[in-house]
Amino acid sequence: MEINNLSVYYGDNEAVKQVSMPIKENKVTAFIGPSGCGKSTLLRTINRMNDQIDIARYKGEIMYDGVNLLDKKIDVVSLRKEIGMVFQEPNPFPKPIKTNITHALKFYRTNKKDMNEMVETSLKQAALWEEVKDRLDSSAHSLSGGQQQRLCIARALALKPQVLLLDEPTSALDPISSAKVEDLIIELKKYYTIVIVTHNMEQAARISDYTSFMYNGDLIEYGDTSKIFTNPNEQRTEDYLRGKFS
Ligand SMILES: Nc1ncnc2c1ncn2[C@@H]1O[C@H](COP(=O)(O)OP(=O)(O)OP(=O)(O)O)[C@@H](O)[C@H]1O
Repeated sequence: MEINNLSVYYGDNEAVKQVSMPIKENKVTAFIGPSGCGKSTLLRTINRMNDQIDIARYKGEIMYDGVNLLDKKIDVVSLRKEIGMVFQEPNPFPKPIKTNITHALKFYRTNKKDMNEMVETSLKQAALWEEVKDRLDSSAHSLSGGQQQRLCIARALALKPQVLLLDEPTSALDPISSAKVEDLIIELKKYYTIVIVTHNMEQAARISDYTSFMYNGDLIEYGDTSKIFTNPNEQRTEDYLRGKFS
């Protein structure tokens, strides 16, 4: 995926300013930067979540498999199947664990046998199967926060996406649950391209291959995570990583 000269506006506010960067296949790319710098806006633009906001508009392009995802003719429902998203707060449906997976599949599949298989496969991929296999009919809300977040990841994986967008997926979780989700992300990148917004610098350093540092809507620096964290090109990146501002 290539983001080319992308600007995103909310009314007159240019929240993302002419950003260009690649999103590399089967790698984890982290968006970091202080609050309000445009990380979530950039992430949400990739699967057109910002279409739901009346005052949001875009300029530039996001090329994916030769198609501009910002083209008005794109079917956003199909796009979101290809490019799934998981949010900060775990948000499973108030339904049984199993239904959380099958609900989305109903829109795309007809075969019920396949559905049971997909429930198991998705929950296994999300490293949740062993914990829930005997209680698939229990409410998703009976799960812990960390389990709920892994269920949301399983729900997104059930649609067989190619790309997974994660918006601060561990910020509402305790350290043990966060560690499980981090391990899961490292495992999932074998099969998926992952983009994560995180405020947690240690997390970005641990799990991402590439890092984008944003400040005030600008992409200040993009590169290998190891380079960004040890020897960034830009003073602002270094100052941010050293905690000189937040
Ligand atoms: N729905 C919206 N309507 C209007 N302005 C918005 C909306 N969402 C975000 N913005 C503005 O866009 C800018 C970037 O916000 P965004 O949420 O993308 O930043 P962020 O880096 O993800 O912040 P945080 O780390 O606090 O989540 C901010 O000035 C914010 O006020």
